[in-house]
Amino acid sequence: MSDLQLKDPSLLVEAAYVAGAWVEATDENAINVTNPATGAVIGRVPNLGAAETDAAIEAAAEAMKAWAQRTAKDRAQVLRRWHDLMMEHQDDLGTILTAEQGKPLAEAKGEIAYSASFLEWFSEEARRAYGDITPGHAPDKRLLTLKQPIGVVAAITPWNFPSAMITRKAGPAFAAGCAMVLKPAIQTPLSATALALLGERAGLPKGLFSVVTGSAGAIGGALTSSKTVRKLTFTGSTEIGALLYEQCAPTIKKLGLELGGNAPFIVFDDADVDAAVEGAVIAKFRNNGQTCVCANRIYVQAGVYDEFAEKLAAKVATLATGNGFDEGITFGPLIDDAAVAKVKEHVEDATSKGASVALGGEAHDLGGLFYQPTILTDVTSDMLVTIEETFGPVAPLFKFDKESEAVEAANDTDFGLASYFYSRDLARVWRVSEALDFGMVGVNTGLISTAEAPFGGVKMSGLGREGSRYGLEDFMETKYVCMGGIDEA
Ligand SMILES: NC(=O)c1ccc[n+]([C@@H]2O[C@H](COP(=O)([O-])OP(=O)(O)OC[C@H]3O[C@@H](n4cnc5c(N)ncnc54)[C@H](O)[C@@H]3O)[C@@H](O)[C@H]2O)c1
Ligand SMILES: O=C[C@H](O)CS(=O)(=O)O
Repeated sequence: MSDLQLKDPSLLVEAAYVAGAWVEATDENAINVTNPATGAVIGRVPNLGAAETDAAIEAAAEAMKAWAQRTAKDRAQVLRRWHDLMMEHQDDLGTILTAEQGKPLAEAKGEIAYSASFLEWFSEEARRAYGDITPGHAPDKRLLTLKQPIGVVAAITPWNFPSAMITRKAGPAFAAGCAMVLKPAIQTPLSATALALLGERAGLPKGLFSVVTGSAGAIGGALTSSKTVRKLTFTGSTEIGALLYEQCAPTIKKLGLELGGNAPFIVFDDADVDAAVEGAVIAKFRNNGQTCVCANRIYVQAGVYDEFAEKLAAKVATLATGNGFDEGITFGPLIDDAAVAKVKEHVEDATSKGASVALGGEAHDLGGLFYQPTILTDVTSDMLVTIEETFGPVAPLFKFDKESEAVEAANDTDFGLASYFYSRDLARVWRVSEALDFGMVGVNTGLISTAEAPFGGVKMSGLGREGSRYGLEDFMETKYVCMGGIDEA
């Protein structure tokens, strides 16, 4: 159906992957996948539900028995092969990702490398799930601590990073010896099915990994109510995360929640303003503002406010909006009409309450899901852009005088995922890094995400960490073995 120019057309998999079998869409149950830049249908997947999810869970439990018994080195080699296949097919995977999500092709290929890096990282971490032998409390006792895979894992992922949000979970899950049943976002399922195909080619045993496409409520209900599923790992909005948290309570699942954000970006008088502008462009406008760690509020100290605002507007004005497959495009479309409506609402609310438009401020001339990159000045704390996650290309600038004022404003949110600030005062860097109530702090940088670091938030931004040496722990249980009777007969 699709006219995507792929070197390996088999990577466009218009099918779900359930219990080791490919389940193609029929005309009766097909869900079309559309390109947000053009509205064109690029493929379709089946609308599956609870029955297929239950079959996937059962197959996962069975496949995990042998997988968990394989050596960590053996599991690591499969993950490494999966990484290598992703990088071998980086161009095609990037093309599929741009077609279904909209981000510019270079950015999509960058996500594929980022996504593959989690498989590489956890292929190495797999062999370091160390236990302990603790000096006993009695002569005849030896105290052992074992790390074992938690069991069948359910994963639910968002549309904004259709590949990386999957491998950030699949990497540690399979490294630990678990099995996984994934429900990808229905807007971007083809990145997920391509990943499953490459996982199968890399040697993941049939049934260990399923990708169930279709009804979020039905699939989610089956995943959260199953006693066989021992962990739910979810990336998405705080609203849905809270719902799933509640649904998991009756079966006492371990939870990993990567939720919404409202990141502050603070520029102090002592900052390198040019570096801060560069960092703000990345932190605010990456993926057209559709990342959970995007700068949502930009606080600039009075001494550099005008310089920063002018330089930011001048820089953003040089960047182009359009179809992610076209040359020289920095900003793609938003994902859907609701996203455009939210951006419009935030801009109109801000200007109605006194904000000024320094750049953009309207739907793009291209129409459809395109919106002008926008910079607002004279923003105040009563505006929606301060309180809610905009999830679009809107940079609201706030002016402040004192350090304490900026930190207090930055922390005045229910969210606590990412935060950023620019300063060249070492004492201030320590004070502000410690005072910001967020899971992650970027100091003099607007790009912090990497497989080596613990990614996650506090407050209503979620639970747990993904990536880093901490990420494997979230997919393991700690077992205590008390060895007795060791004293001499
Ligand atoms: N913290 C992070 O790492 C991170 C990363 C990316 C996105 N996000 C957040 O995700 C949001 C945007 O992504 P989104 O629009 O896809 O979020 P979303 O919560 O609407 O959807 C996320 C996933 O949940 C599924 N879902 C929706 N309702 C469900 C239900 N009742 N039962 C089961 N599954 C259900 C969706 O189909 C999708 O697969 C933003 O708030 C963003 O901040 C967070
Ligand atoms: O949307 C948030 C993702 O986690 C993107 S990234 O990890 O910051 O690239």
